[in-house]
Amino acid sequence: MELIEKYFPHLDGEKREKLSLLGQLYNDWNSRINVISRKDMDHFYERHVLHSLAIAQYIQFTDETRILDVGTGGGFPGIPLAIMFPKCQFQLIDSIGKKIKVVNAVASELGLNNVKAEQVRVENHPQQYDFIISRAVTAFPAFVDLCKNKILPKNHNAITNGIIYLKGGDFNQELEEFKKRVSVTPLSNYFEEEFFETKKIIHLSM
Ligand SMILES: C[S@@+](CC[C@H](N)C(=O)[O-])C[C@H]1O[C@@H](n2cnc3c(N)ncnc32)[C@H](O)[C@@H]1O
Repeated sequence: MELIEKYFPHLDGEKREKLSLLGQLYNDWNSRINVISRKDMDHFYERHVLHSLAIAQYIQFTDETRILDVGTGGGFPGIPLAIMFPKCQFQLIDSIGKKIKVVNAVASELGLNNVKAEQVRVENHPQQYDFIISRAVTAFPAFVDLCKNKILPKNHNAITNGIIYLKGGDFNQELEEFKKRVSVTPLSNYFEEEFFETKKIIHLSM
């Protein structure tokens, strides 16, 4: 949790409390239903919480923003962001039911009333949102295809509605076809830990 406070030193009491409860909650749930690898659990606040919160460094969502987390797994990046933006609405979806079970349990134990979670494939989820957020679901072009027609046309935020995707490695080739609408931000702009050296945020305006 010190790592989170290093980069977010002005958290109010409620956010600090909820974020600091995450470690214990995921430890407990992960021992019952495995949603995070053991290796990653050892670096939970860095690799899951802080990585998710890179999106909060990139954009301060305005109140009432509607956000869909596609392929949320155990709730990343959706859960840490729902704590940071309690006045925004978060829908977290995954095709695997046991993951959604963990997300629902964590959201309810934290009293996060801005989170809804559902077991559904994104292809079968017709609602529209201001932003789709995601991490590590599929190659970017395939992901964009899965998300088409799901973005609301009216913008309420400092950046255009669209996809905000967390991705690592070299993916320039994957972005070629979107180059007029895409922006890429290295997470080393925000965080100095080695884990973030190769990680980026992709924002695609839709
Ligand atoms: C590698 S995991 C990433 C989980 C989480 N986003 C994270 O970063 O910890 C990818 C997740 O995407 C889900 N997924 C893959 N294709 C999907 C689809 N078409 N619709 C919904 N979920 C999908 C999988 O079930 C899996 O939980």
